Amino acid sequence: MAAADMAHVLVFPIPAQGHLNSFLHFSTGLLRAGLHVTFLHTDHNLRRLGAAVREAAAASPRLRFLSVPDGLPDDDPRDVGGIPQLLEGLRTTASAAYRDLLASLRRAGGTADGFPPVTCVVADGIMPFAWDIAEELGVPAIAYRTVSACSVLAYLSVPKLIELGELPFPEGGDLDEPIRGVPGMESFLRRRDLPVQCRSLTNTYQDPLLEAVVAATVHSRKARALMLNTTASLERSSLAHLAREMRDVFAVGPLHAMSPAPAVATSLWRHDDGCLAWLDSQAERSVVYISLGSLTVISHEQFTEFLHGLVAAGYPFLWVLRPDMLGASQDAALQEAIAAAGEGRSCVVPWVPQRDVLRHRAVGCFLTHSGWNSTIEGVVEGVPMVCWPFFVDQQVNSRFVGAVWRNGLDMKDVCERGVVEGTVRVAMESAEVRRTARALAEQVERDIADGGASALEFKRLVSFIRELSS
Ligand SMILES: O=c1ccn([C@@H]2O[C@H](COP(=O)(O)OP(=O)(O)O[C@H]3OC[C@@H](O)[C@H](O)[C@H]3O)[C@@H](O)[C@H]2O)c(=O)[nH]1
Repeated sequence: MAAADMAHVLVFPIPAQGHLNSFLHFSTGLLRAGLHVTFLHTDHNLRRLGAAVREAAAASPRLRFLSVPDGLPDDDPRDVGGIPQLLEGLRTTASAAYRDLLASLRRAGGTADGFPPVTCVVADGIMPFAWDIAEELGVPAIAYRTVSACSVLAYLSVPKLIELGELPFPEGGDLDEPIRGVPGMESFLRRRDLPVQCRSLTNTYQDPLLEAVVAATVHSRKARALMLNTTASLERSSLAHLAREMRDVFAVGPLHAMSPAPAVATSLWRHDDGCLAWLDSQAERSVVYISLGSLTVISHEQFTEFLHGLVAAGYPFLWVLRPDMLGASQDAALQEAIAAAGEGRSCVVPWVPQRDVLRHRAVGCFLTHSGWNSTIEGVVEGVPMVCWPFFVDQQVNSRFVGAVWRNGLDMKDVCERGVVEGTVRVAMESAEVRRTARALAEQVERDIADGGASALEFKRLVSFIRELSS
C-alpha cells in the first residue's frame, strides 16, 4: 500500500446534529481522496443511529465508526438546556476514554480490523481537549469549526470587546447600537448581532456556554490549523482576519454540496417520508418551509404568533416541529397548525430530509433559525431566507444574510404575527431577493467545482493532512 494511502484521520465531532452532518460530509471528502477515516461518535449516538451507521461503514472499507461515553445518563434528553453538562461530560468522561482509544489507534496493529494507525486528528473546534490530547500523544491535530467564519471571528473578538468596554452592554442599553472591535464588521454589526449569550454578560457573570466557546476559539490559535465549512466568496474578509490569527486556515465548504454524505447516516430523527410527496402536489415556489434546526425550542405563544403570521401570509407551509420543541403543548399545537391552515395547505412533521426539501421546486422561501448548516444549505439551493436566530452563532449568521449577502431578511428578536406575515411575503414575492439568492448560489457552485476556491482549498487540506501524516 503506497505511503499516501496510509494517511488515516480520526474525526471527532460534538455529538449534536449540525456538527455530525458537516463532519460526515468532510469524512466523505477524505474517503474520496483515498484516505482512511475513523469517525468517533458517542456511545449514545452510535446506539441511536444504529443500522444507518452500519450501512455507511459497509459502503466504504476505509471508513469505520467507533465511540466513547459522553458522561451523561442514558435517559438524559441531551437537549439545548443540557449543553453545558454535555460539554462538561465530554471534557471529563469522553476525554479519558478518547485518550486511551487514540493511544491504541496510533500504534501499528492497534486494532484487529487491519486499519492502519491513526496519523492525524480533526476534532470539533469547541473541544480543545481533543487537539491537546492528540498532540500529547504525538498525533497532529486540526480544529474544525462547523460554524461560519464571521461567527468565529466574533467569538475571537470577545476579549477585545471587553477591553474596549463594548462588553458588557450597559444595563438597558440599545441593542441597535453599533459594535466596534470585530474586524471587518464595524459598518453593520450591532449589539443584537453578537451571540445572544453576550446579552447576559455583566462584570460579575459570564454565560458558561459563551465562556467555553470563547476559550475554545482563543485556544484554536494553538491547533495546527483551523478548518471551516465555508467559502471565500461568502466570507473573504472574516477568513482574511482569521488567517492572521491562526497557524493556517482552510475554507473548504460548503461540504454538503462538494462531498454529500447520505443524510440518514447522521440523522438523529427519522425523516418523514410523506413531506416530499406533499411538496410534489404544490405549485412552483409556492410553499414556505419552516425549520428551526435540531436544538431550538419555542414557547406556545411564539408558536401561535408564527402560525397566525404564516396563515395570514396566505401560502401553504411545510413546518418541522421536532418532538421536543414545544414541550407539553406539542400535540395541541400540531392540531392547531393543521386546522388553522385549512385542508391540504399545511404539512407539519417532526423531521424532514432538509436538503431534498430545499432543493424542491415547490419551496419558495425558508424560515430558518440561521444555524450554519441550514444557512449554507439554503445558500447552495438559492432559496430566499427569513431568519429567526435562537442562540450561539445564529445571531451573527442572520445579520450576514440580511445586511451583507442580502439573500434573505433578518427577523431576529421579533416574533409578532404581523411581522411574520409581512416578512414572509417579501421573501416569497421580492424579485430582488430571489435574484440575489440565485446569484449567490451560482457563485458558490463555481467555488466547489473543479478549480474553484473551495475545491482547491480542500485539495490543499488533504495535502496538508498527508504531510502531517508522513
Ligand atoms: O427536519 C430537519 C431539520 C434539520 N435537518 C438538518 O439538521 C442540520 C441542522 O444544523 P444547523 O446548523 O442548521 O442547526 P443546529 O441548530 O442543529 O446546529 C447547531 O450546530 C451548528 C451551528 O451552526 C448551529 O448554530 C447550532 O445550533 C442541517 O444539516 C439540516 O439539514 C434535517 O435534516 N431535517
